[in-house]
Amino acid sequence: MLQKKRIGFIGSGNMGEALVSGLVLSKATQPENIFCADIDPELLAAIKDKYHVNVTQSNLEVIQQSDIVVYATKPQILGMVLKETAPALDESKLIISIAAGVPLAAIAIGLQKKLRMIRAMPNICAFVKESATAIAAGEYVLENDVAEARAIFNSVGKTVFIHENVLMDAFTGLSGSGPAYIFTIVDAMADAGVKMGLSRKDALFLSSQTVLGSARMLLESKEHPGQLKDRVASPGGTAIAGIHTLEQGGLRTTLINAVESATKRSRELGELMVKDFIKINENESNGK
Ligand SMILES: NC(=O)C1=CN([C@@H]2O[C@H](COP(=O)(O)OP(=O)(O)OC[C@H]3O[C@@H](n4cnc5c(N)ncnc54)[C@H](OP(=O)(O)O)[C@@H]3O)[C@@H](O)[C@H]2O)C=CC1
Ligand SMILES: O=C(O)[C@@H]1CCC=N1
Repeated sequence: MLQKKRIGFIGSGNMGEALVSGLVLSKATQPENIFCADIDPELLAAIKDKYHVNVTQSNLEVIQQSDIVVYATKPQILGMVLKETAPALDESKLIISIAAGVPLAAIAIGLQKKLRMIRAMPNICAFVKESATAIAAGEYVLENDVAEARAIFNSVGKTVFIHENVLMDAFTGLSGSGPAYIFTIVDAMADAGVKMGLSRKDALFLSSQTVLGSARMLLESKEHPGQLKDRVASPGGTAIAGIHTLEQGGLRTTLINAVESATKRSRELGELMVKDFIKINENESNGK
């Protein structure tokens, strides 16, 4: 479905590169159909070297070359980037924003145009084609737009289609930000292994492989995590002793609090960005 589509990235940092990596690895489209813009020429050179895609420091050039434009800059500068790029956009292009917190309605304010827009919240595991991505459609999308957006994100992992207003911030707090929680957990488990006398290399490998194996069992067995936990924890054994300590440390509450904080921060970012986009427009109409 994407073979003939030219896909452009405005911002090619952590998440932009993760998507490029996943798209190239999956062969969903050819590297010559991928266009990356960024302000950092060294980063662009490294991306060209690794993935053999087209790179340029000009956002406008990427938009001109692309059928699908993915906005992958930080939310805090999105208003400025939308203002710069809006003149090059029209209804012939599908626009995808992956900015945390920023509603499509705010992007419409930033662009001052009615365009075909999709909001997506992928995660960094797109690098290895294992993203969990939530996708929501804007008002003016055409029949095929959601299918194309899903094809992009399915090629770098798994997708769910949601209603933006209700749930996107929660997905941002859970699966968009989730890899950061898991990386922290793995780092801490590796520290624990080192404390117990393992080499750092073995400890890190074993904790990473343990997370990978546990995730695969959850997804493949379809058993409830509580049931799987019970299969590890023998009566009077080691795992239940460890779980007791986790519960004493409030692991479950801490993780719930973490997702709640990140969801609230996503909402807060959205509110801040709406104000920012309105201010940029007012300054422009006042000739500032
Ligand atoms: N990181 C993640 O795991 C996830 C991020 N996201 C979203 O993805 C977006 C990007 O995040 P992330 O990749 O982490 O951020 P990064 O800062 O890593 O990437 C953004 C890139 O855009 C570049 N940039 C800055 N200004 C401009 C400009 N005017 N034109 C073009 N490029 C510019 C930055 O350069 P420089 O660094 O030199 O400023 C940087 O290389 C955000 O909106 C974030 O909310 C969504 C899901 C997960
Ligand atoms: O921390 C952030 O704001 C971004 C969005 C989701 C994951 N990382």
